[in-house]
Formats: sequence, C-alpha cells, structure tokens
Amino acid sequence: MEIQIPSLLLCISFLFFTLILLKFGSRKKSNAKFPPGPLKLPLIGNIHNLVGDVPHRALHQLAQKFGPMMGLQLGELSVVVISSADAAKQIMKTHDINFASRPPIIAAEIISYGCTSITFSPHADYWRQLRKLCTLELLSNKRVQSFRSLREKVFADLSRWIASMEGSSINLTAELYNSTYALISRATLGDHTTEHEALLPILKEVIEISAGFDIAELFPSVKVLQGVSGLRRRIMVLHKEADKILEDVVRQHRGVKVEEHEDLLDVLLRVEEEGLELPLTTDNIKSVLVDMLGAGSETSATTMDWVMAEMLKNPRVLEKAQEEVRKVFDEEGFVDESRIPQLKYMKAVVKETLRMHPPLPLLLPRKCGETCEVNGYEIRAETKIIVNAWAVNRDPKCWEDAHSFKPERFMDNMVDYRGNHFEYIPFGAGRRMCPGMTFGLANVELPLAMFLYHFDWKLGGGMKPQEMDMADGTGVTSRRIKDLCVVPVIKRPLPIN
Ligand code: HEM
Repeated sequence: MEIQIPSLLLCISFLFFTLILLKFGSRKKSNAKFPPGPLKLPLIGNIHNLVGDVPHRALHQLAQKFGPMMGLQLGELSVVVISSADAAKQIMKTHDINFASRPPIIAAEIISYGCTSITFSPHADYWRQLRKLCTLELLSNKRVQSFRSLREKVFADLSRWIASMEGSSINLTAELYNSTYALISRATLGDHTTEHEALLPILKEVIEISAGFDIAELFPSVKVLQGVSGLRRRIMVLHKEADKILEDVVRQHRGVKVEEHEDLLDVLLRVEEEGLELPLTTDNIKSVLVDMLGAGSETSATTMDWVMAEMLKNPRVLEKAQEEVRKVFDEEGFVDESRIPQLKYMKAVVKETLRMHPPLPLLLPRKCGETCEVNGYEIRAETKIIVNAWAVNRDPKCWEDAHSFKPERFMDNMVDYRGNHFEYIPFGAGRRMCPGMTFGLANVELPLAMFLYHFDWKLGGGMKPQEMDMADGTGVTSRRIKDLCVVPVIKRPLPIN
C-alpha cells in the first residue's frame, strides 16, 4: 500500500499535537505544588533534618516552621508529614481509601510473611477478610470479655509479687512488659506450652529496629546498603527464630478440639476449617499471630508504663485516682472488671496519657494510592504518608496548655478514642484504625485499678517527682528511655485467692 505524504504529515502533526496536549494537560494537573519543606541536600534529601532527636519530635519541630502538611525527601523516599487535626482528617477520612495501604518496609515484609499480616497487607480483599475476622471473632467485645479471668489472674499474680516486694525498689517497667506479654501470648497461643516465652525478646528487637528510618529503608533500590546496615540479615535471623516457635505452636494446636475458652490460634484454625472465601495458609495464620503478639503487647505495656510514670510525676493526680478507685472497690475489698466503668477519673488519666504519649507516635505509615490533591497540595502516587499523632495530640490550637498532663480536661469532654475526633488519634482513624482498641484498653485499665487500689507508690532511690526523666526513645513504639523504679507500700491487702 502506498503511503500518502499528506496523510503521513497529518499523522505526525496529530501525534505532535496530542503530545503537546498531554504535556499541557499533565502540567495543568500538577499546578498544585508539593507540600513545603526544608531545603533538600543532594542524595540524602532531608535525612540530616532528622538527626539529633527522636523522629516524632524532630518532625514536630520542622512542622512548626513548614506547616501541618510538610514535604520531605528521605533518601529515595518522597514523604509527606501530617501534623494537624485538619490535615489528618483529610488523609484518614476524606481521602481515606486512597491512603489505605502501607508503603513497603523491608523489616515488615520479612516479619509479616511477605506482607500477609493484618497490619501490612495491602488494602484489598484479603485485608478486608482479616479485618472482618477481627471484628467478628478475634477482637470482638465478646472475645475480649472471654479473656477476663485470664487478665484478672495475670495481673493479680503481678500485684501479689509486687506486694511481696513491699518496701524495696522494683523495676516496674520490666514487670509490666513481662506480664502484658504473658497475657497477650496466652490469649493468642494458649498456655499448653511455654515455648512462646522465647518470642518476647525477638519481638522486642523487631519493634526496636523496624521504625522505617534505617538507611537501608531510605534507599530501597541500593541493595548493597541492606548488607552494610545489616538490617535485612538481622530481621531474617529474628524471623527464622520466631517462625520456628510459631510453626511448633500451630502444629501442636492442630487437631485439638476446643469446646470453650478458645485462644486466638484456636479461633484461626476453626475458621480456617469452616472455610473462608480466601483460604488461609499456615503462613497467613502465623502472620496474624505476629500481629496479635506484636501489636498487642508492646502498645498496652508502653501505655501502662507512661500512665504510672505520669502519675508519679504528678502526685496530685495519683492521689485523686487512688481515692476514686478505693471508694469504688472498698466494699468488695478487691478489684474486678465489673466496676471499672465507674472509674471516670482513672479513665481520664488513661486518655490523657494516650494524648501525650501515644505508643505509636507516628501511627503506622500509609502510602498514596493515586496522585491526588489535598488542601491545595499535590501528593503523588507512592508517596509515604506519616501522620504525626504525637504532634496532632499536642496541637495548641486544639488543646489548652497542650504539653501539661491534665486528666481533668477529659472529665466533661466528648472526645473519644474512636477516630471521629481528629485532634485525638492514639489509635489512628479510618479504615486502618486499630482493631484492638477494646482489648488494649482492658489490658491497661485492670492492672491500673489494681495498682491504685492496693498500693501507695514512691519513686526508687529517693528520687523526687520533678527529677524524673520523661524522655522517650526511638522505635515504632515510643517507650520511656528510663525504666520506672518504684517502691510499693501496701494500702489494701491482696485477697489470698
Ligand atoms: C493501648 C493499646 C493500643 C494502641 C494505642 C494501639 C494503636 C494502634 C495504632 C495507632 C495503629 C495504626 C492505626 C493507623 O494506621 O491509623 C494500630 C494498628 C493495629 N493494631 Fe493497635 N493499638 C493498641 C492495642 C492493640 C491490640 C491489643 C491489638 C491486638 C491484639 C492491636 C492490633 C492492631 C492491628 C492488627 C493493627 C493494624 C490494623 C490495620 O493495618 O488494618 N492493637 N494500633
């Protein structure tokens, strides 16, 4: 067929015109600018801006200057940091669906069996199935209630041990972490074996090293850095150790018929047998177990540790909370869960602690699905989104005297945990919000009521409240750097049984 010169010219002109249109069109789209941020250095971008302080504080400092939607370049990663209630609402409500997946994180991918856990699986049908399972089975109110006697036993045992140490200085932080982990691991894996005790130090290390700011995480395409930083190698070793233990526990559980008091693994094996739309593999089950153990124990224990630290720093609050708890439980002479709803002030103390010290200060990162415009700024697809809940919860525009510990602010305040009030997001908000909130709060409120009822507390080593170091550390969760060493004094003796 003969090619006609005029039609060839026509085609070329059409192509040229289309290209110009496309270019013009895309330019028009990108009229919105990337959120402002500090000057980027070649190669490293803004990594140097985070040096010298823990990430949530360093990001808060920067946001004071560049605003509540701040753009950063961390190595190869384009990052937007959210630091106000309004901007958080845009991400976690208005555009929630577009920000409902997590960005790739090397550590998370390994430890969660290729991102098949609830926490790290992409926003798709598999994740939806797991979340449904959380709502209906794993973390429902009924399930949390079913662990009541276990919870009462674990924390009564801890209180008895504390009573046996009356007058001496004890490391309360260490005991809180051990007991909370014992509770979560028994609720998750049962108490047929003690093998899972070995999981605690593994999970602790994973949480410490997987905050997402390791050099290997910031330059994911430079594979050699993964070798240099040692992150991948270390996580692989930890994952292998954890997997061996979990594999054994799953094997032991299979085939054991449970009539009542199912642990979470029993539940997973039952629903697997009953048949799910998307069948679960053993690796999927193990990844959900990692979710429960990792997300459940560290967050609850960190909260408890901060509550006790803040009360010891504020003796007025401690006394007021003790007075309330003793008034409610003096009739019975011991603490049980049924009357905890009456402890309005103690609940306000927990709320205020979670405002000032959210255990996940940067929540868990999200990523932008499709390029979109938020508050007049363009966020490109794949951008990593960090919501600085620590900064949002202390925003002086929403909170009077925001850096002071004042539980009274919650006494007649309708702000709750449920992710509807974006100035207060310790459990996150939107689709990815924490599904373990009820369980987590139950694991904090019960031991707290016991500690307040039975004991008076003094700081160890004759330390005065104003001398306490309240610095927080790095890691996904923000633990206090210093362990809490305290001297208990029995005020209400513990019942024998
Ligand atoms: C005081 C206790 C707790 C706090 C403060 C807390 C906080 C959080 C936060 C901030 C997130 C991320 C939300 C987001 O990205 O918007 C989260 C996610 C999650 N939490 Fe919790 N949590 C607590 C207890 C628990 C417990 C006890 C469990 C289960 C045993 C649990 C399981 C999870 C899971 C599975 C996710 C991932 C959800 C998803 O990605 O879809 N959490 N939690």
